[in-house]
Amino acid sequence: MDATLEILNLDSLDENEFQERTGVFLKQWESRVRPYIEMIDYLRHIGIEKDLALPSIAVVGDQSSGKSSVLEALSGVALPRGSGIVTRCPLELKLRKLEAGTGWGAVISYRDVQETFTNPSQVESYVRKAQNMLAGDGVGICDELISLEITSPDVCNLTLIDLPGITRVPVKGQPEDIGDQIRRLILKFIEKKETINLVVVPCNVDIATTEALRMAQGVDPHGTRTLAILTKPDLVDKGAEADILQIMQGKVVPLKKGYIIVRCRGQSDINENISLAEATRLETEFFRSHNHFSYLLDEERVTTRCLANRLTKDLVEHIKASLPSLTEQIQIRLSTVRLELKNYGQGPPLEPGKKGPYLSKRLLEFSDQISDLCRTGAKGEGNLYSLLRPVFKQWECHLRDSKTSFRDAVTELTENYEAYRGRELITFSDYSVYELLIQTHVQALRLPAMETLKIIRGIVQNEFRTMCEFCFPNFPNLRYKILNQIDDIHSKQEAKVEKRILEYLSMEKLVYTQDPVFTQKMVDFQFVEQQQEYESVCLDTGEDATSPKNCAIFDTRKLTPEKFIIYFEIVYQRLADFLPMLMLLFMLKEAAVMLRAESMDLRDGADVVKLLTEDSEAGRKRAELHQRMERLRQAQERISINL
Ligand SMILES: Nc1nc2c(ncn2[C@@H]2O[C@H](COP(=O)(O)OP(=O)(O)OP(=O)(O)O)[C@@H](O)[C@H]2O)c(=O)[nH]1
Repeated sequence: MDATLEILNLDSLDENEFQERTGVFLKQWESRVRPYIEMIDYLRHIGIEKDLALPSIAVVGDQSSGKSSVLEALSGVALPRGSGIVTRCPLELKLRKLEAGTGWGAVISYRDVQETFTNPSQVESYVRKAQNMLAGDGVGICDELISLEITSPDVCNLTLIDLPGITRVPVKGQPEDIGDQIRRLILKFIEKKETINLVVVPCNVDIATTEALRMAQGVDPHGTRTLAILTKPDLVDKGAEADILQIMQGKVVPLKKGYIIVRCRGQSDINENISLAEATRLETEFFRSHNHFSYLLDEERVTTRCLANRLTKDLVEHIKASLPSLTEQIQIRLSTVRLELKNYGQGPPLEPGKKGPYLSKRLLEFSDQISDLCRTGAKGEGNLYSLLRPVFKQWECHLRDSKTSFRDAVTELTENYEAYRGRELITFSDYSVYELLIQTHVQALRLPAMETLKIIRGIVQNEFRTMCEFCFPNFPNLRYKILNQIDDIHSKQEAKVEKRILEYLSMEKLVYTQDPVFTQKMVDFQFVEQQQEYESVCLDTGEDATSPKNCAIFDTRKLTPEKFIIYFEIVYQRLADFLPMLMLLFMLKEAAVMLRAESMDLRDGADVVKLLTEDSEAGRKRAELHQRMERLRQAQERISINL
């Protein structure tokens, strides 16, 4: 056994010797114990218990067996106690010894609550409040942990978990299966091989029938991690002391770690306002003067002080023994995490310095995709141009309809020319009547043109958005920024196109084309056909097709209604091409260039960390795995110091 961990028989020393020996002893004790306790504290602090079980001590016992009284004696603070169910949630009691002269302090934590207080008499009310919040007012239980850390020069370095007492018969307000609920909760703690099970059994009951001991034996058949505490020795019936000694010798239920008897404050002590310090003195006195148990004092098998030393020693030994297995478990978990991370793919780098370049790379990839989309139209499924073409076709249909209605209007006008005729001489048509007709028809195209623009914007914007979702599926903040940029750019571009369309329609209302274009149009269209037809008619009738009279209709200098129909063909062709080209240029090509510039601006001065925050299940899982890996790595590093 480690010499510095030997338990001293302090009760046999006089006052001075006691002071001197305890001082030296405690220093040596502390220097040996503290690093292990601190290591476990550190591991607990970094949350390693989410990955593996840590060595700890769980206090179990039947209801009212005296668990809280034992903890109270060990910690020097009053915990909730009394008859009926008192402990209703697992309570992790962390005792941390401070230098002499420092004050008493406590921190209680549960769910997202954390409260600090400095008055030991408030412990009971804080624990009750926590239990009421977690398990509700009344007699229910809950398996959420309450953590109570006590720092004081008067406590030992220990962490213990107090568990609800085992009960068989539900009391009023408890569910029928309360016994099973409690047993399941206890089992969760005591079945871990990293846990030392502290089984509290009152001396005045039949130990062989104690459920808590039976449960501990079930999970630790060889009794290597079970230490039994016999409480209430003052309530042992006269003549039954010998039975207790039999138990202490392991003759009833053999346990490798054995038994310790403690005498805590009974209800009458509390009623008489006996303090915890006084109770400790009375306890030693009780055993010293006991007819049957006094020799156990010399053997260090009775009193709370002896229990504290024993527990610390056991815990430290237990921690030391667990180190190789902890290291092994960490290694196994680390390789599992690495494998899982590989399966979840590469996310953004964790190192702050690498985040900026990563963002640039992703933005560049995105704008390349947008450029490709504009150039080839190729998208995930299908092609962007196959979506745009029907819309432009629809625009062309509007133009065609307009052409037909224009032709009808010209015919109607020509047939009823007398009604429209002004002061012009016969055979001369009024140009302005026909010009107005063209202008009216051009003006009527404004609405379908704007509708076409809206649809085109919708399609292109939707494709840009889809590309953004595709490129940044896990980055909601980045997506939000870029989607806003897309919306802004398309709004600006739509306004530009709208302005140009209006300008263009105004230009068309000028009713103008270069003569050669018009002449060419006339030749291209029906005039050649008509002239041939006319010539053949003239041939049949013997008329001279080339005489000035008969040539009038083909004379480009003469104003005839047919020529307006030909002219509208030019308008039709110009608008049929120009508007789609305008929309493609501004809504697609130029918008892509603008988006590239604006999205790349996000690299500069933007909150890169925020932009690269992930939201998807994979991202969440990946972040969790990275945290886990970091935790395991830190744990491994810390454990290697103590190995
Ligand atoms: N006489 C005497 N009474 C004791 C001793 N230890 C505990 N008690 C009393 O036994 C009763 C139950 O003690 P608790 O510490 O509340 O028991 P518990 O096991 O924590 O109770 P639950 O959490 O409800 O299961 C209390 O009234 C204590 O004062 C002892 O050594 N002697």
